[in-house]
Amino acid sequence: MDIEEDGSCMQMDTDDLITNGDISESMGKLIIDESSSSTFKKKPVIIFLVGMEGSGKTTFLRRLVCYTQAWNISGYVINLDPAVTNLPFGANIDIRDTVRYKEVMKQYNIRANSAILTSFNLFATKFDEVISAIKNRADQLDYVLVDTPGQIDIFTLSASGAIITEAFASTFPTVVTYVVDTPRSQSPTTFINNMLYACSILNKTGLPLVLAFNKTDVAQHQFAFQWMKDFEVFRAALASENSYTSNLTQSLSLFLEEFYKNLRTVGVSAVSGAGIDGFFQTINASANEYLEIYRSDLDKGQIEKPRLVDERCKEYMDKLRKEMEKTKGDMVALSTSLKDREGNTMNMSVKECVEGDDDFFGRYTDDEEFTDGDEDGDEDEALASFCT
Ligand SMILES: Nc1nc2c(ncn2[C@@H]2O[C@H](COP(=O)(O)OP(=O)(O)OP(=O)(O)O)[C@@H](O)[C@H]2O)c(=O)[nH]1
Repeated sequence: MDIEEDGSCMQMDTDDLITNGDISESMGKLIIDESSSSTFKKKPVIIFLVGMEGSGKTTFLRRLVCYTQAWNISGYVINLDPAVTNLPFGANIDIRDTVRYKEVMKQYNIRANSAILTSFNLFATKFDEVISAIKNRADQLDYVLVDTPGQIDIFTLSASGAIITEAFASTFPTVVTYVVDTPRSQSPTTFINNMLYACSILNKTGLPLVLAFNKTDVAQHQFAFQWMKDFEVFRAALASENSYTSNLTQSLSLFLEEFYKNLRTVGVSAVSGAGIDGFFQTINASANEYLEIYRSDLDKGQIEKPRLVDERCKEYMDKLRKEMEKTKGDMVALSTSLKDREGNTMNMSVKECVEGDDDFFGRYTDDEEFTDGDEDGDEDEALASFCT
């Protein structure tokens, strides 16, 4: 089935081009007014998975999906990575149903990373629809699991990443999980690079942060806990690395001591399933922290209400426009059709959040051919075998 002829949800269509004005309108919808505190929901808990490329975010998310299914916990899955070719779980909302980054690349003759960023920006302009879809189901959901782009900066440093994070954080308890590749982090320099990233995310979002040391089936994580607890142990490990940046790494570790003190950490294996119970306990504790600290500060006005502040929103819009101009994507657009996936983690109605004309549902496979939803059966089988 050819998506271009079919006219289905993922098609890039010049009739659907949106202008900056349209973006503003869409962004305007994201502005939560003074009465918004009444729209705040205590559940579901939003779990953002971020981390370096290859740290295992997608595999970990799949493990979490298996866990929620096994324990009858109601989860909802969102994929925000426009470039992922093969998603090993069914996403209820998938950015790829809204925008094809390869089309953006072709149409605007831009490189892959720019196209991914542009696609992400475009999706952010429609994020109010995602928030509404989840709000409508809030009573039935416990967790929303969000996979983010492999290129960590696209999510953590872009204006759209901030828009998406804040849209969630002003409506639901929200926790960021930074997934660490434990075997790789056995190198003190790689470890510190990860900690710096995690620290900057904490600094930027102000949200509770959980460090999930993944791949513990390959390397246990206790060394990392030791390094965070005792600088001398870290220094000894660094001495054996003999790196020309070791003085800097050493200073950075000292600098991070305060950050380590306020962190929640857990060791997990996305492959074996080890540590997942502990992970959810940590998430629940972090969600309570969100309610006790972040939310109450927000309500008391001690921290800036993200979308109550016109200026801040305007600043985002300007940044977003600049990014889109840079990537020549300021006039790109798409027909959105955020679709729930029937028969996946939730048996929800597709209709409510579909802005489209039919029940058509499709997927890009590895070879970029569009297929209909018939592979769901296979996916369920694969999921079942993975979950054992
Ligand atoms: N041994 C082991 N391998 C894992 C684990 N989690 C992920 N992997 C492997 O690590 C590789 C990367 O995993 P992904 O889930 O694709 O990582 P990602 O962070 O989503 O990757 P990007 O989307 O590129 O950022 C794959 O080969 C996985 O099979 C784990 O817990 N143990």
